[in-house]
Amino acid sequence: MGDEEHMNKFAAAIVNSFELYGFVKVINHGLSTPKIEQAFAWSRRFFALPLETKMKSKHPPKSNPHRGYSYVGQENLSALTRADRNSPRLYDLKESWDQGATDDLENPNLWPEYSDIPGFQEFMEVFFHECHETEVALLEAVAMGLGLSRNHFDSMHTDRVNEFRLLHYPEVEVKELQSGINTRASEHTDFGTITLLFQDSVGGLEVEDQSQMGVFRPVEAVAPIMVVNIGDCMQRWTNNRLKSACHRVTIPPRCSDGCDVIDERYSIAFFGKPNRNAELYPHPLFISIDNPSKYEHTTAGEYNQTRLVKVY
Ligand SMILES: O=C(O)CCC(=O)C(=O)O
Ligand SMILES: [Fe+2]
Repeated sequence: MGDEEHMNKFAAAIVNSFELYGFVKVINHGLSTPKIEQAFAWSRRFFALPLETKMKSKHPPKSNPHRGYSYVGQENLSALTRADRNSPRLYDLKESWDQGATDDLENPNLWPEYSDIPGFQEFMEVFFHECHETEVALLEAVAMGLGLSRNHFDSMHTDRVNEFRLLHYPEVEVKELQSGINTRASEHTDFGTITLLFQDSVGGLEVEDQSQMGVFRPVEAVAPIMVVNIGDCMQRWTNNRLKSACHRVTIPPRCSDGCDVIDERYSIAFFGKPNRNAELYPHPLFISIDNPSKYEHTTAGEYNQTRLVKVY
């Protein structure tokens, strides 16, 4: 099969998977297995630091800049869906580290002190760039699969507004997650274009079935397999042809019948995001008399801010 034919098949397959399942599992994505293992090792080292050391690069109490260390319970993801449903808050038992591009002067990174974790910043800066390259390559496939020109999304992703997140879910008793008060990550959609996610072998990630809304299905894919899901901006550009699937992290399937304690869990998410000035209005290809635009004009920067202020 020629390169072009191969690429067309891949493009059609991933768009089909996004439509059916709301996410896709990707292998041979260009990020090497040793690199991903190193990223998990850095994550373990970072979260193993004493709390007071992590708190030296603490995420501000409000949403901006969305950078640095968030302690367990600081972020309220459940505000995204629960506020609309008048339900009480669900607490996410997770801690996280957020990072953006080094040259993003609007949102400077909050690095730990070098002597606390030497080499962390250097590794993370390089890995951020590598994930961005992978994101752009995947967006070319998504564009082709949708019938747009291959480089359609390129110019909207030049500023690398992406966010990179290390996540750690401490060991927890199953009954805590059954309490209705706590979870690992409340159901939510991601705000950006696409998200690249790596998870360890503990499991617990679930995505809403696109043909049975309200039904969540486990996504069993252990790194180096990459899970990719659609974000809200892509949903808007495609006027809902590709949906930003709701997902959450909860009790892993193998624990539902019997274990008392769920192991700690690590995951790494790279949120690919459009340039802040990118217009999110649906592309004409996805609008017709029978299918008018479901969205108003807004920019990616404004949209991101409306979501972020809810969770911090
Ligand atoms: O930890 C995971 O597997 C998912 C995390 C997630 O969905 C998020 O941070 O947006
Ligand atoms: Fe997410």
